[in-house]
Amino acid sequence: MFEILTTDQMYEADRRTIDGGIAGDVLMENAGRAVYEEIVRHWSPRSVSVLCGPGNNGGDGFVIARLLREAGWSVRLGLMGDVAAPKGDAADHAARWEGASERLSPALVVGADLVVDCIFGAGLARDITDDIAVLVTTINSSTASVVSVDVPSGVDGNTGMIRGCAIKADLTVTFCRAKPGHYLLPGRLMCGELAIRDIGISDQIISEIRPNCWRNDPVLWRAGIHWPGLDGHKYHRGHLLAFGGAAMTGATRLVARAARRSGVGLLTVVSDPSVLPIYGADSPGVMTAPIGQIETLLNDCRHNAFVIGPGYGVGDDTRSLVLKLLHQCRSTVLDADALTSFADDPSTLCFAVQGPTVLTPHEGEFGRLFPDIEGDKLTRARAAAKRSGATVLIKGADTVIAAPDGRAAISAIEAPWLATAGSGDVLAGIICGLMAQGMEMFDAACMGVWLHGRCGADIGPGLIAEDIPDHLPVILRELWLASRKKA
Ligand SMILES: NC(=O)C1=CN([C@@H]2O[C@H](COP(=O)(O)OP(=O)(O)OC[C@H]3O[C@@H](n4cnc5c(N)ncnc54)[C@H](O)[C@@H]3O)[C@@H](O)[C@H]2O)[C@@H](O)CC1
Ligand SMILES: [K+]
Repeated sequence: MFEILTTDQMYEADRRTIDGGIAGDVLMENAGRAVYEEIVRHWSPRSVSVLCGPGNNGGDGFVIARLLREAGWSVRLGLMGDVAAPKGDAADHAARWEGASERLSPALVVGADLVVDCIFGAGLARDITDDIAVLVTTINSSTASVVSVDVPSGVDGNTGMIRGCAIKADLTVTFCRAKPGHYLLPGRLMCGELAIRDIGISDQIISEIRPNCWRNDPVLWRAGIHWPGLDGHKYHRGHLLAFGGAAMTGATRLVARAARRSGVGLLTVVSDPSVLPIYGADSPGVMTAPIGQIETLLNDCRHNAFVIGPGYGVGDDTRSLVLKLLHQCRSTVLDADALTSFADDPSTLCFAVQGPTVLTPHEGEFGRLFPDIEGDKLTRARAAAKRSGATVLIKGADTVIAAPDGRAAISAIEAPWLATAGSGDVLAGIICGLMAQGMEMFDAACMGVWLHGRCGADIGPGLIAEDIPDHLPVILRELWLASRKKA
């Protein structure tokens, strides 16, 4: 259930299921029944208005209205266009509706305790305007609870973008698998609670259409975790070099603590000699080395992972050092100033990426590096990963991680507490720590985002970045115990 399907993939899954012998009107009945079950699970009987659009999303509405009416609810049904408008499966279910049909209008919202939004689903093809826009505004300003079927009308299922305006739902019931727009902002903000319901499409069909986007969940990457064995040696767990800035030393201290908490064997902070004592005094387990020894450090292959950027400073020196590190083809995480240092010349950075590399920009940094890449976050992360050859992670409440081969994951953890200074530095440290332990770059980026999110959700209000690394053992233990149970 962690796959995320585009609307085209969903149509394809429907088509294959219908070809396999389940009729389209049965799928629609299943879809409508799933929404009905969610409604009666959430609300006791009350006055409900079911608002039906001209396509199959509206068809689902006829099923929902019928089932609610049979269960004794007081149901009004509004239809866009005339009663002869529904086609195909929707027409079949419209014919089974024995109640009255009204013209779709704001009058249907007056007096309703619950509104069921079946206006547009996957077929939203253009912006919502005119009368329907007025209806959307009326719904959003009413006190009625709102259930959206498949997606809140006005939300683009593929991108999460709002087309003109969109309904703000309390509950969205979608079918088979989630769509990108359920997790990408601003769509996610319109969905309310998300229920993903089976309507009879088999897992086999989903695997045949080869989805390459997932909700970021341990199922995706847990097999790639390198837990230490009984005979584990610290050098089996990597030796990470964290490059510390001369002015903002807090950033790399957070990076270092996070990387060490992620399980890395050894960690050395490399910096200007003037600030080495600051890094050294921070924690007794941290080693330090002056930047003047860089060649010697790089000649030692045991130094298998590098993280640079947080608090490092923007400029030519940073750029040269990043290029030198990338030339080693070892695991590398580039964040913050390491990215911004290439704002004038991003192609040099892309060209230099050879080994396993993760770029962790926030939106501003992404825009500086890839100013010509436009679209929703998923599309942009994928395009940047393809261009650079790196795994690209665009941070935010809807963090997207994309690999150069097109695989992508979207974070669905709700942890607004992570929006605080230093939180991104911690994330870079965790990801690099996992890569130093041998994890593949896309897996490490996904796992890092998940660990970071879980820490944020667990710690909650009052979180400061310093809390996150020290909470990692709690979450890692959960994963570790789960891995032992499986074995
Ligand atoms: N067999 C299937 O394909 C199934 C489909 N299901 C439902 O069918 C939905 C998709 O159905 P459709 O492809 O018919 O698409 P929709 O029902 O989402 O909408 C398509 C219709 O809306 C019109 N339209 C699009 N944007 C508009 C706008 N901004 N203003 C005015 N009119 C606009 C289109 O011209 C078309 O008539 C899914 O979201 C889901 O709810 C479910 O019943 C499960 C089975
Ligand atoms: K809808």
